[in-house]
Amino acid sequence: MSSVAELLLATLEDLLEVDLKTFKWRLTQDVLEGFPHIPVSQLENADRLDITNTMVETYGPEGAVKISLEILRKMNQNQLSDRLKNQYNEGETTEAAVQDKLKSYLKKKYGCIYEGTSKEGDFIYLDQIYTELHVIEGAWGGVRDEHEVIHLESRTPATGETTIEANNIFKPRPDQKKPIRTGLTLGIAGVGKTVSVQKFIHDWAEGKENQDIDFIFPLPFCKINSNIGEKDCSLIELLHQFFTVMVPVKTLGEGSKVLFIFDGLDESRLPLNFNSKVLTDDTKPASLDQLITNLITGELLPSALIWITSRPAAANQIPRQHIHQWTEVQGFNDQQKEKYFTKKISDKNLASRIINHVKSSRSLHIMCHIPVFCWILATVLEKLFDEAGSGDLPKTLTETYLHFLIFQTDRMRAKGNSVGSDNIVLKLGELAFHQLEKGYLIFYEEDLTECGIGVRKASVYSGLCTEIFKVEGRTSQKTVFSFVHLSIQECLAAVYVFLTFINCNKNPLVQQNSSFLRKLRKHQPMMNLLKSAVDKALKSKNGHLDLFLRFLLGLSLESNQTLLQGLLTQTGSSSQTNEEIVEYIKMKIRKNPSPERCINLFHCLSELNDHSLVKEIQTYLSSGSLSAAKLSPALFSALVFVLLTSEEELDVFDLKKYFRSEEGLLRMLPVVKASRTALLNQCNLSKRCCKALGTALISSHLKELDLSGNDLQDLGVKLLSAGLQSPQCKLVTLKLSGCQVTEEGCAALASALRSNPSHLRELDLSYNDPGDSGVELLYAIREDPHCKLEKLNVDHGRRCRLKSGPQKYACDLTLDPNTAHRTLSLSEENRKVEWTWREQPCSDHPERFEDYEQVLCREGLTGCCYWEVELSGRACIAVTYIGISRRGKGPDSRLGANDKSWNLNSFYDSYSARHNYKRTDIPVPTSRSNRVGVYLDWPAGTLSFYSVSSDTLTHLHTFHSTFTEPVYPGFYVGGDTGTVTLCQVE
Ligand SMILES: Nc1ncnc2c1ncn2[C@@H]1O[C@H](COP(=O)(O)OP(=O)(O)OP(=O)(O)O)[C@@H](O)[C@H]1O
Repeated sequence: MSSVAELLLATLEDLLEVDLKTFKWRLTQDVLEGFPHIPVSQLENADRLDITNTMVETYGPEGAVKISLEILRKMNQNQLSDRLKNQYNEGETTEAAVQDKLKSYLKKKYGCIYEGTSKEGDFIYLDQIYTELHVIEGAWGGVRDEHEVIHLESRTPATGETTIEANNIFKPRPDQKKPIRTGLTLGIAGVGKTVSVQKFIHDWAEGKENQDIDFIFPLPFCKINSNIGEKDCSLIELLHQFFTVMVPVKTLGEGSKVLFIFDGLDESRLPLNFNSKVLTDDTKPASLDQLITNLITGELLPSALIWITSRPAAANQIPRQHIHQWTEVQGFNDQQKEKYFTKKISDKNLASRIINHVKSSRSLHIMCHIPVFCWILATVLEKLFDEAGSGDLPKTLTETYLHFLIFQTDRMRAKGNSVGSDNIVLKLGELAFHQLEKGYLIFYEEDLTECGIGVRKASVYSGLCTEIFKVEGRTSQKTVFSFVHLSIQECLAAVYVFLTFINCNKNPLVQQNSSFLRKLRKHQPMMNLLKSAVDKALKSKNGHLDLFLRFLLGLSLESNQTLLQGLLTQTGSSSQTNEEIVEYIKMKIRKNPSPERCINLFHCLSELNDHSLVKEIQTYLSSGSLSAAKLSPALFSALVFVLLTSEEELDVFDLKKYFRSEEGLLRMLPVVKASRTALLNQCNLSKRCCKALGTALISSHLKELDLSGNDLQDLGVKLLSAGLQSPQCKLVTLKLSGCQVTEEGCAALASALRSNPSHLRELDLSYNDPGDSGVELLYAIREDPHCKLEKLNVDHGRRCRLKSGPQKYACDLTLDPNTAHRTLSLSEENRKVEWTWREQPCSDHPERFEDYEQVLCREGLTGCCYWEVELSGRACIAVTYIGISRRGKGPDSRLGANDKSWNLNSFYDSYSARHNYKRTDIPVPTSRSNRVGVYLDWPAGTLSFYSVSSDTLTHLHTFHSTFTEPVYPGFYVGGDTGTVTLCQVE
């Protein structure tokens, strides 16, 4: 079947030259209402093919046919006109024709973005403003399924994640084993999910991308919500309702490749019951919920592709087994932020001033990774830079949005609309709040009227609230409204709640008190309002009040209230209220709500400028409430965002206070980069993270990096050295103690220091196995006059340092005969002690244990140390401060019975641990062995005991303490058969 263009061309070819001239002339006139004429210049030298193309481009395929028919009618070319009409009607029902029509409909619909700012009803071409976004492919967190593991493997080691272009979401990848049917894209509010979807659709409709897909059906949740409660319909009827061009299609069947896009799951009001009745026929009526869930599960149209987007808090409405691919829109990276401002602001000079301003404020710069914030900020700064002496520029989320509201109300005022007495901000706020409470983002004329807003005036508010589309529901034709962006609705709702409370002493968040009760409780404290908002937001399942809460708390700060002057009759907060609400939020965090809710509460603390925020996050994470593996990339981004925008100094970043994992480190790299000292020691890191760390060394201000106690090996050190060798790396101290480094790693470090000799002053390579040649290489570098290296530590180098786990810290111990009780006999060069019946001939020594059968080692230990002992009979293994008493039968001189010593008691087939007389019984492991390993991490304050059998360590017990002086290993060796032997660990 011919395309529309072919039909038109065939018609024009049948016109005589003289008739063609008339046809052309008619095209330059107003032929049909609603269709523009074509300028004469465009048709001057046009041949038949040019005319065809120009008509299709100007009017679209359908319009071009309409115009042609009209002109032919006027020219009395009835035969040609009938033929075109018949052929067109025949062809209209073919799949190609329907696809053409769908494409031209979507091209028009998705080609523009509504920004409603500078001019009324301002639509901007998508291509004019669209800036590439950072989208990653990643896991959802929690238990990983087989599919996710595949993706994890494909992650680049540099960032731990794979970047993906939105247009490629459904394109097969080289490592992919199964086709991707259902994709879920997560992202925080305003990060660009809808715009990504829009770009995907537009590029398809323009014929640029994903042309293997035959039909795309965008069904945003906010739009299909309006069908809830209507009578059952089939999937095909639903499509006919939303896409009238689909009417000729009676079923989709299996023949064509179809993509359904469900944008904004967080806006869904459907119950989404995945156990609903199975539906396999697209012509069979069912409830809306059934249609959607069966599409997602693949019961209905199994070969259709499904793309869902959601804010993270609402994503768990879909069971994970139905999702084949997770992606996350992370917003703009640093270059993309600049690109956005350059594209958005036409005045290049102003754009670069704005970019410089954004770069000068850490929190603004970080927040600009969210596109909607960039847009609001660009609008606000454009205006403020324009006004001479504009005063302080906004720095926080609430401040920026309030400036935006003020800017919009000023615009309304300028148009002669009353903003004060008739208070439009309050009216719009009321509308925003009532709709948000119900979870509605789209509303009708009657909703506006209810809040005292006349529809006629709606265009006046086009910067804030806008009419967006007309056809709605299958039974009604209604005008539908929404706010320009959901975040603006959330901000206006908060302003309304706040103003109503301050000006009228009413709390819209709780059931209305009767006016009598209200009078009785005049002047309720602000704290009541804020508490009720926190409680209500925490109760929401999909987090629909999260951003609203942040705005409301932001408004409780006096500094932000000054921006609302003119709307407020008094200010409404005191520093006491702030302290109280901060404490209330912290109490809620400790009650351990879901990670999503919790991170929003951190955001709230940040909005309240709370200075203990970082500590609060550390306490929350180190309590083990949340492991790095359970936190989704989206939540990690949110956490990093909170940390980076916090008011607190991030000078020292200690990973142990958050997580001890590689996943944790890779996700928190932006925080590492923002710090001067990064303590990453003993965090279970491997060579996998070294490439990313090497890159971070070049692009950060890090001065000290401690990676001690991680099994990085030579390969890890080489990857790290790649960053170290760059002159941009300004690292002063590098600690790689106990990292399994050999001569090869030392050579890489030496070569890096030769390339970049002027910064590093301290290098700790103790507890590795550098060998003589490795040590020589590094000493030779230190002798180089250009090299600034002052402190080089290669102590305790041994082969056993290449082991993983605590055994790498093996140390040599010897018993001190001067401390041994008289019944203890030492042998094997003071490495063995046994109990004897007969007292040993020995001198009186002040350090000798007089009353308990105990002995100490000579070595006082600090740092990380590991030793093993072979026990038989009754014996205890302990560590003690040197000051333990040596006389008397009391607890002061008994190992484990006082606050100076910690011990593990081994008594035939039982174990117990004791410190300061507190006893913990320890279950005996199934593979009981007489060998016990002891690992002391003195700086971290841990002392661990293990049962050792054929090189395998089974954990018995760990003491947690704060050691304040060196500790000495010691033993109790009891009656009859007690023996302890210090073993060689290699
Ligand atoms: N890639 C982009 N290029 C330019 N501007 C963008 C881009 N992405 C988003 N924006 C701007 O940010 C605004 C918000 O983006 P969008 O609606 O896509 O966010 P969202 O993630 O869907 O948010 P929500 O979860 O709140 O619905 C857009 O209206 C647009 O002004």
